[in-house]
Amino acid sequence: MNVHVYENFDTLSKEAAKRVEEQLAEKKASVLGLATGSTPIGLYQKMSEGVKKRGMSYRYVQTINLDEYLGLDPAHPRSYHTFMEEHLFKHIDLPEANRHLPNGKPGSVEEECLRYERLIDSIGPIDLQILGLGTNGHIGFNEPGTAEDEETHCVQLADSTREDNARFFGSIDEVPTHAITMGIRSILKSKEILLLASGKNKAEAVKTLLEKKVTKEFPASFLWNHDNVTLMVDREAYGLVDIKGW
Ligand SMILES: N[C@@H]1[C@@H](O)[C@H](O)[C@@H](COP(=O)(O)O)O[C@@H]1O
Repeated sequence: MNVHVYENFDTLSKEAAKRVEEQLAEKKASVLGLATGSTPIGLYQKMSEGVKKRGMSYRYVQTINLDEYLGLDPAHPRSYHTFMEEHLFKHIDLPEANRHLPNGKPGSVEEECLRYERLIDSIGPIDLQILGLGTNGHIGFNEPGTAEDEETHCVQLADSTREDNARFFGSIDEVPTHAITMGIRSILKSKEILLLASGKNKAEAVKTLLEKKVTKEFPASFLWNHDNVTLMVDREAYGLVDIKGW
């Protein structure tokens, strides 16, 4: 795992966008794996600026999102479909048919998970997967206790995750209890992974990750089993790491 530490959220976001744009320069029809949450919002702003100011194009790109809340219609204001539309899709020239997210209101959850994993395999492999980091070490919605060989599946969200995400809803009671998420194995199929972490509230999780102990109790630690991962952190998120140990 490469570790890059940046001054602040803005520089981290800029550098992440630079890597995305390099990827597109190498391959116009790249497959990007996308994440939600506050952390990638800066990256998505820079990607949007790239289209407006630097002539970048996502015309041939395909995107595959990590997860979606179960029970929320795509048009629901708090769905990840809406999040992606607001923060990225409406600002770039990515064709609608090329945007992929799990359906949060499927006829059958099991079939939806199978459909999504088949989609990842047929469009993929993902060239560049963007990940955020949950305070409990989750990636996507792979909560502590998840197995490394899980593909896309339905999960019950940890209480701490629902609390963390309550800020996007009115209250914790409105946060869905379940989600569909790409599994650890689905994520590790990607050719390259960028894990982003920003702010003091991620410092503990970053420290745990860099202890290099691979355990299902801290799902992000499975990233040590992939050979092309870059952790991009800002100073605050890196604040608890023992520099001498690195
Ligand atoms: N499902 C998402 C994750 O993909 C994200 O990485 C995590 C961290 O979010 P934030 O970036 O807001 O801290 O939260 C959510 O639970």
